[in-house]
Amino acid sequence: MSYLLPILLSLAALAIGLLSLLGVFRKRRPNEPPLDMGTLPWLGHVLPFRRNTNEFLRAMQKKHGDIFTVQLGGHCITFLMDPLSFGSVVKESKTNLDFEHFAKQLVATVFNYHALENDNQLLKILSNKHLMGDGLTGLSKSMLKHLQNLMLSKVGQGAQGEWQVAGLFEYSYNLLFRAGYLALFGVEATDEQGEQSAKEADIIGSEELFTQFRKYDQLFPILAYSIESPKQWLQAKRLKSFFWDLLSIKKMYTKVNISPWIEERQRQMDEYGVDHIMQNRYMFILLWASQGNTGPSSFWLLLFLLKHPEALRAVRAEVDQLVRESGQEPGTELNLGKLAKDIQLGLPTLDSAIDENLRLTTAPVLIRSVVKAMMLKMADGREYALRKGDRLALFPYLSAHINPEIHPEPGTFRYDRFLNPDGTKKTLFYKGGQKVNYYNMPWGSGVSMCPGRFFAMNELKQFIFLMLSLFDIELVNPDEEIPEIDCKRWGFGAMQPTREVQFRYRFRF
Ligand code: HEM
Repeated sequence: MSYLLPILLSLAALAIGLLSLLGVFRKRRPNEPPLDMGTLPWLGHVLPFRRNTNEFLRAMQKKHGDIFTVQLGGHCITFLMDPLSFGSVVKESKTNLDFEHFAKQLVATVFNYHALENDNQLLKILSNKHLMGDGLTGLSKSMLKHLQNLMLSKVGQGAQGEWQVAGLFEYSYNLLFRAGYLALFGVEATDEQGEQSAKEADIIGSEELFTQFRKYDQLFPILAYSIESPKQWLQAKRLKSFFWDLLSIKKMYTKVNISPWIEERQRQMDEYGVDHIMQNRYMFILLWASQGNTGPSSFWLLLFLLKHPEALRAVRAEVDQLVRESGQEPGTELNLGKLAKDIQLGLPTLDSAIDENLRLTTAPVLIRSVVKAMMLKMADGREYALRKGDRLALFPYLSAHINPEIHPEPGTFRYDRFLNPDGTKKTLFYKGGQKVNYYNMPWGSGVSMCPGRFFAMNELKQFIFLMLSLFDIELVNPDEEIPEIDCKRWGFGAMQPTREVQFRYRFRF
């Protein structure tokens, strides 16, 4: 009997260890936020969270208030839902709340990329240099040129005056993706076949890339949650190999007009001794980050404008005025010349319409790792203890974007919501009489704020500018409803629709 005792004790210790790993013993401690572990050990609430993040968090907020901790797939995550308190997360030092830890895990899971210690910092330096301010001018010109070329190539020959029918989501995403890719990752060099053949190779190559990208795009939420079936795992593997090869450094050396953002990043990686296999994988991450959101956003933007004639009229008037100021006539083929800069700096009504569009259709979950035990101070003075090893998350879509206390009639697209009567950008918003600093957060905030946001705004402006300058556009069914948001993508940036919407367009001239 005596020899059984140590075995039984070891088994009991093992069982306790396992149960504790499954979160069974976790209890709320004094000063901690309300704790809701869910009924399933380890999984906790992951199923309803994944089914519809927005509805799940709404229900939890109703039950627990503005801060609560839930168990999701082995992690305890505290959600802070009070937008007035976001500053204490966004501005908290990296030694308490860290963004990189989670981001590195995600890129390892989804892209098989193992990050360098200072990757984030290196990218930030280059993004500040090449995706903002003066550094953006060259890239914007290139983007505008590619957008126009692709738009014209889509219409084809001899089709002037004829209506073309297309799916708005496919059309917009395809254009933004391909033009963005060519502007950032470069174009084929002209060989003995001449310039025309290089241009055609870019048109065909970027189309194929988009087709494959959409397949990965559809798998992305499944891969991020690591819930892919063996078949999906194999498909993702095949697709990754395709992108790693197509974006490989070897192939990059054969391209020209690569943007300095990409080119310098590649040189940096060489200097840090990163091997080409990892560099190829990193290039796919940059393609993903730069092209996965702008296309879907452009779809919603054009759809909202088409559904709101007063908004379309106001934006069209602004676009036409800009064209006239450049010495040209609206409704004629445009010499783009210095228009790239004018589009970037002008068009405040369109700026507001874009902010409004992003408010309604961009819904990232922003995550930080709690590096050491700390107290989180809320705007109303309450303080909550956070445990080391947990995560802290914000979901600004529910807390701020569609909060009726901040944005009246939050479900309605109001193109001038972010515009002051004098035409300047409106930045003053209130909740219960208090000024809200975080009233619209499509780009995230703080250390992890999207470094491509100025370029992305510009891409969206160029898209609308060209569509309205070049074409008459209308919905095939004028009574078309705005499609629902695809619930599976809550938390992943720009949302996608559950179905396609048909539209038609023809040259204005
Ligand atoms: C409408 C378009 C876009 C939206 C809504 C968007 C939104 C976001 C969001 C929410 C994040 C994560 C923030 C966080 O986790 O805290 C992010 C990260 C990022 N975005 Fe964007 N983005 C857009 C376009 C772009 C473009 C055009 C580029 C590049 C040219 C870009 C490059 C990046 C990169 C590199 C990161 C990762 C930053 C890091 O790890 O520190 N994005 N973006």
